[in-house]
Amino acid sequence: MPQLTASGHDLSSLGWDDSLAADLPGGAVPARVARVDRGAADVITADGHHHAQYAAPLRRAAAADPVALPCVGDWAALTRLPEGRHELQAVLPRTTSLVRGGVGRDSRGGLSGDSQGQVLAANVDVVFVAEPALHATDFADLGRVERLLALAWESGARPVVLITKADLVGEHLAGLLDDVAAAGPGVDLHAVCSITGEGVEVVRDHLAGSRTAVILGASGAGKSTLVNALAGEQVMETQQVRAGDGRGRHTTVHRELIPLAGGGLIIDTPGIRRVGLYEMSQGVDLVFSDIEELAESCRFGDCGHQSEPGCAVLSALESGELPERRLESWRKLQREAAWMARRGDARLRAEETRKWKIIHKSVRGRGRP
Ligand SMILES: Nc1nc2c(ncn2[C@@H]2O[C@H](COP(=O)(O)OP(=O)(O)OP(=O)(O)O)[C@@H](O)[C@H]2O)c(=O)[nH]1
Ligand SMILES: [Zn+2]
Repeated sequence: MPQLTASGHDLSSLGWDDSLAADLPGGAVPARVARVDRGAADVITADGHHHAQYAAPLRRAAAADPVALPCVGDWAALTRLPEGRHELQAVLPRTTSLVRGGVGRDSRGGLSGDSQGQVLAANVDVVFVAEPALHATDFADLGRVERLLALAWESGARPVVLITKADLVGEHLAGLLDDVAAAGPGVDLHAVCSITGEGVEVVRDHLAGSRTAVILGASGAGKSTLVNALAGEQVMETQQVRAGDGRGRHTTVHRELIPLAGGGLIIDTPGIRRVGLYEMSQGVDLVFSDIEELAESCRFGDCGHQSEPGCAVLSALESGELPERRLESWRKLQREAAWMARRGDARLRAEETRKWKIIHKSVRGRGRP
């Protein structure tokens, strides 16, 4: 655990909302989950920090549905046992949850989504998508920003893009910010340099009113360095400056909720190597609202934007208004989201097929002497 500047917190400074009180079982106090580790959690309550095991009802709920497991940012019901130990009885309903799909390999060895979702953080108000201006020798990866923005929108929290390490690109920064802004229409965008402190106060403004933010991004994006800059002290370990390719090495291994002395809370996360989409209702559409808007002007209501006459998307592509990269990225994420949506059905179908195979086999078996 990092050293915290205050040992006790009033509940509202931890992000507590009185409307949650109705879901709190009698005899329990509200506790915010700061970190989860092998079936136990570090929590923060009005009277300080505690380590808590999971009570039997919580373990049963989690066995039935892993999404019921406590995750960082959760509000949970904490009880103190007579012998002094603490237990979490239940997780209170989440106001927002950031969920990623797993990434597995399909039967042909290709990467595919996994229907097991993983809750990365709960009850966050803001999702910071941290993308370095320069990562090794590459400029900011717009595709990664779009992917993380889809997850961020889908969480119900407000997405904000942070271009970190802004000091590394010199006069290219302005052009880079234009490109990133076009990749996230309607999303606040800030350039930050955690070393000089430039832009850090603007980031802090998003946490005013005891809001909770989570920070997502690749390993080496500078997430922990920014968290330390916000905290005004070293609360997270960061990567040592090193020679070589400068790519990340995954210094942060736990997701962790950190209350900031100046107000607000931030969840640092380990670098994301590949993140799959989980079930999307609006996430992808919101990231590509510019294309969705164009599509409304297509001649045909069901235009596939492939070669149809009067396609507004293709003409924007031709005029250069819409970059080809972005159209491809939209198609890719849409395919992935559609695949995730069908995935549940596909599992059911697989069950059905298996059942019929068994029935056929037994029918055939009976027919033989
Ligand atoms: N030039 C420059 N370097 C930075 C800046 N912010 C962070 N760095 C450096 O980038 C490297 C990675 O920073 P971290 O904060 O450890 O990155 P991280 O995203 O937390 O990485 P993981 O914990 O592996 O996910 C460190 O060597 C930092 O010193 C910045 O604004 N400018
Ligand atoms: Zn079209």
